[in-house]
Amino acid sequence: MPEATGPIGIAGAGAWGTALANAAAMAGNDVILWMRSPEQAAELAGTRMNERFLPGVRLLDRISPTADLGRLASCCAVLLVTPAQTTREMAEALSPVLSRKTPLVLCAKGIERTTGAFLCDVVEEVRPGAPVAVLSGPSFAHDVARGLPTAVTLACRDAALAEDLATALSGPTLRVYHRTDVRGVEIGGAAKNVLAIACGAVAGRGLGESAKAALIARGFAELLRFARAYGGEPETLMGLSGLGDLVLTCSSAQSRNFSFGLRLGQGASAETASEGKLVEGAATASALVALARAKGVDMPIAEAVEQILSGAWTLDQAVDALMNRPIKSEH
Ligand SMILES: NC(=O)c1ccc[n+]([C@@H]2O[C@H](COP(=O)([O-])OP(=O)(O)OC[C@H]3O[C@@H](n4cnc5c(N)ncnc54)[C@H](O)[C@@H]3O)[C@@H](O)[C@H]2O)c1
Ligand SMILES: O=P(O)(O)OC[C@H](O)CO
Repeated sequence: MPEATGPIGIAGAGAWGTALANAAAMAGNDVILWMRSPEQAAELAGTRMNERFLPGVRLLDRISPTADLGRLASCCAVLLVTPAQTTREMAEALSPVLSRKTPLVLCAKGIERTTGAFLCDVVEEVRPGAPVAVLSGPSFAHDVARGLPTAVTLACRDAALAEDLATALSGPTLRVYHRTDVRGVEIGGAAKNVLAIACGAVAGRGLGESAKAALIARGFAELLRFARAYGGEPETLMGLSGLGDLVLTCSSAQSRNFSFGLRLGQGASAETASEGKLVEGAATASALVALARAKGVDMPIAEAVEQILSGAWTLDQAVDALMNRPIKSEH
């Protein structure tokens, strides 16, 4: 990395930002953890706990919480860990603070809803020519924060930088693989959230384990088709950031996307099913479906999620639609 001696910066102190701060500290880095609320920063500095977003986890000593964005200027790399739909405003806020050489590592999973832009493209628009990377893969914040073994993928077009960043963030319990296929990695993270909503709905409606397995397999087929159409490499999608994250998110109520779908399946409305939590798949579904349609990619499960969320279909109508499609060859 250009200034390898600086601390790692983390912008966003929600569940994932806090867990990554601990992981980066455990990997031997000093960490500056930025959050927008000065009150929260003071509380984290005093109690060393983030009770609102990651209860029960103690911040390691090498982490300095702050609400001063300017503190990130000294960092050798900054991880952006705020919700996907805030990527543009955060990149714009960080742009005057960071050197053009400082890599920004995107850790959110989604597609910009208002423009249909992939998050890396949003950042490249705001910081043309500055290095951008994506960190994604099967990882619940609580698992990472508790030091449970976890493996993720970091992608950057600059292969050497991808390796340096992966090495800097890897520690005793977090293993970071590296790739250059930025598009494939970001598509895996964004699309699996939409598919996980469908899986949760299947579980909530009591449609059985067989239906859930079918949905994961057919969801993966959609993911692969979409990634191919948008320049992602199939091997990437078969790895941690594609299949790995799809399986995790589709099989655990720890996932907010799965739980949101679960509550939809149990009869909650799209408005109440999030229970105030961040559900990235709900924010990304319409953009994903629009991008798929634009390239003629068949994504019936993602379409069904979008139709349910927009109120056009009930869950039963979605199941009927999926089960009564014309019979076709599997691949
Ligand atoms: N939680 C996980 O297990 C996990 C794992 C991998 C990836 N992710 C991804 O990380 C991203 C963040 O998820 P999270 O779990 O940390 O969410 P979270 O809801 O726990 O935290 C979001 C954080 O962003 C802050 N925030 C919200 N809007 C903001 C804005 N406009 N400007 C600045 N800060 C803002 C909030 O105050 C909060 O600190 C998501 O895209 C998610 O998909 C989460
Ligand atoms: O809680 P979710 O559904 O946002 O999933 C968290 C992570 O993306 C799992 O890898």
